[in-house]
Parts: sequence; C-alpha cells; structure tokens
Amino acid sequence: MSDLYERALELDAADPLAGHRAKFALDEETVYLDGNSLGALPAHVPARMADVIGREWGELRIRSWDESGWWTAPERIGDRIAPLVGAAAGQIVAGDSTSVNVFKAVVAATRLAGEGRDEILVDASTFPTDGYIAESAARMTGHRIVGLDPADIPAAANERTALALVNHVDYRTGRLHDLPGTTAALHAAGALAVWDVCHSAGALPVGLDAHGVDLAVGCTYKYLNGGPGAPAFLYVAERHQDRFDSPLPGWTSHAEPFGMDSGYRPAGGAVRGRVGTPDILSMLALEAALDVWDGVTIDAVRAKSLALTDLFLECVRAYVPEGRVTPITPEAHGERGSQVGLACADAAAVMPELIRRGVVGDLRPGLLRFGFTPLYVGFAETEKAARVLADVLAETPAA
Ligand SMILES: Cc1ncc(COP(=O)(O)O)c(C=O)c1O
Ligand SMILES: Nc1c(O)cccc1C(=O)C[C@H](N)C(=O)O
Repeated sequence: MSDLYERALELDAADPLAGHRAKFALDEETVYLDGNSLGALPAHVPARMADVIGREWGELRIRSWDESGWWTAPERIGDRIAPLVGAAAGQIVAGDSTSVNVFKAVVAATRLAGEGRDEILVDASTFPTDGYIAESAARMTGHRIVGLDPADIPAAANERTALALVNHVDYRTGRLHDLPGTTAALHAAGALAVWDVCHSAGALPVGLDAHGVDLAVGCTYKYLNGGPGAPAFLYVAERHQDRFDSPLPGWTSHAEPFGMDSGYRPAGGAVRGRVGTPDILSMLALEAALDVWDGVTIDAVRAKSLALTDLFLECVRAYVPEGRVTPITPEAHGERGSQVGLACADAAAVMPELIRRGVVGDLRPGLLRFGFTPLYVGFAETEKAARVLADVLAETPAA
C-alpha cells in the first residue's frame, strides 16, 4: 500500500462530510470528478418528482400554481440558494439559464451605471457564453467591450467603466479570482461589479453581501446538483433593486401579473428579475436537490475541497510519468477553486480511456479537467483517480 493511499484512507476516516455521499445516487465503482459540469443526482429527488408530476400536475393541475406553491417557486428557491452564496434573503431569483441572466445583469448594470460610462470590462478568459452575451448587450446599449485578464481589471477601472463582468472561478484553470479586491476597485472607480459564480456556488464561500457585489449570476446544475438544465439564478443587491431596470420585463416580473395591464409596472424585490413562466419541473427538482445542504456549512465544504485538490495534485506529481501533464491550477489555496486542470497534449485520447476505466472527468481542448465535489467525492477515490490516470498515460504513446 502506498503512503499516499494510506493517507487518503486516514483522511476519509476523519472526514466530517463523508456521510453525505449516501444522499446521492452514485455507484462505488465510478470516481465521479465531473460535478463541476453536472452534479450527481440526490437520491431523494426522483420520489419528489414523481409526486410533483403525479399529484401536483396530474391531480391538482392548474390549482398547483397556488396550492403547491408553483408561482412563488423562483423567489422561494432563490432564498434557499442565498445562504450558500453569502446573500441575505430577498435578493436572488431562480430561473432562466445563466446566459439569459448574464444578459439581464449586464444590460441592467449599464442602466444602473448611468450616462457617460461607455465601457464594459470583460474577463478575457471567460466561459464563452458570457463573452458572447456581453458583446451583443454592448452592441445594443452602445457600450464598448474591453477584454482583460481578471487580475488587470482593478487597475483598468476608470471613469468610463460602467461595469465589469468577471468569473469568480476560471472554468479551464480553476483559478479563483479576487472577488473582494476587484469589487472594491470597481466601486472606487464608480463602476459596478457583475460576477459569474457558476464554478463557486456550492463549492466555496462567495460572500456576495459581505463584499458588496452588485449583481451576480450562477448555475445550479454543477455544485448545487439541480439536474441537467436546472434553472440558473440572478442576484440583485437590495440597494439596487428599486432601480433594477430589466431588459426582459416579462409579465411574471410585473407588480400585478394577473391584472393583465398593458403597461409595465415592475414588482419590488428579487421578483423583478423574473421573466416568463418558470420551468416548474426543473425548478422543483432543484428545490428538492437543495435539501442535501441541510446541516452543511460552506466552510466545511471549502476545507474539504482544498484537501481533495491538494491530495490530487500531490498524487499526480508522484504517479504520473514525467512531462505528460502540466497542472494549470494554482497551488495557492487563495487562488484555487474546486477543480484541477491538467494541460495534456494527449487529452483527447486520455479522457475517453479514463472514463472507460471508471474515472469520469471532463475534456476541454488540450485539457483534462477534474472537478471535486466535497459532498460526495472521497479521498481514497481521489488517490485512485490519479493512479488510473498514471496507468493510462503510461500505456498511451505521447503525441
Ligand atoms: C462560467 C459559466 N458561465 C455560464 C455557463 C453556461 O451557461 P448556461 O447555463 O446558460 O448554459 C457555464 C457552463 O455551462 C459556465 O461554466
Ligand atoms: N452546461 C453544460 C451542458 O449543457 C452540457 C455539457 C456541459 C455543460 C457545462 O456546464 C460545461 C461547464 N460550464 C464548463 O465549465 O465547461
């Protein structure tokens, strides 16, 4: 038995979150390191969905909008997400996709920023959808996009900056960007901070309220385990809500939606971020999935996430043949999210073979990406993943 394997067993034995794995539909043979793309299914969700479909839809039908709480689900679920991202109640609404919420947030931020600020700073390494949407929003609002390394955004913010749209964790490298410092620098320049927290929500403390973030968007199908295509969420800080002017003012964000008024009058609070009819089945699957967080602190999740990624990096260094992979995830804890990216010239051949052998990660161009979900990933399986990776690389000729 290797020293690292023994250490992994000790870490599992001392892991305060170890018991949470049983809440998920996972098999013991697979090492699932793809929760940063699609979180695992919480085991109780199918029974809840059978009730939603069979009774709420099948028997109550239209009455469920009121009697089963369907109508208020977006803001109710927003309040369940809120503590996980450091937000007080009443500031988050669940619904639509992340892409759609990026659009709402960027356009609304230009309106909050007011006249005379004609630049939108965008994280140049952003997940593509944010860049595409920001570019289109900028064309519509008459702003100019300035693409920057997130580390350079604080120094670049000036009197022309309306907002910056930044990813909290880089989807490729797993680098954790400086949310408090960047937000403070943007505010000092009179600009707004819009954060994409897709890769940090449910993985590490975000502190939206504590750090004075203006607007944020995130998805729920990764570390929040909401299911494929689960609704995203939009955070609008309370201080901005009265002036939040949505570019998609659908009827469900109206102050009196069933008044069927031909003139738009926005609802107060987070409801103002809604658009059209909520996707109830996905929404209620997400709501049920959030039960796995009962009694879990995000600090405990963060501590385990760092221990998992530390162990994985150490095992990769110890086991993997020299020169075949290069970690692109920062070593410093303060700069690391909950995933490890390994640059690998042979990634396209290696990842399918890894998956065939039961180690499920993600393939991105030239990159092997492994996500660590502390609620259900253990230490011994993390050590095993590095060992299997080493075997696959040893058997795969270098490109
Ligand atoms: C940072 C980030 N933003 C946005 C998205 C996707 O947006 P959408 O949920 O609209 O597909 C992803 C992943 O798919 C992502 O990683
Ligand atoms: N949203 C996804 C999808 O609909 C299909 C496959 C993967 C995804 C992802 O979430 C990708 C992920 N955001 C990434 O960081 O690469």
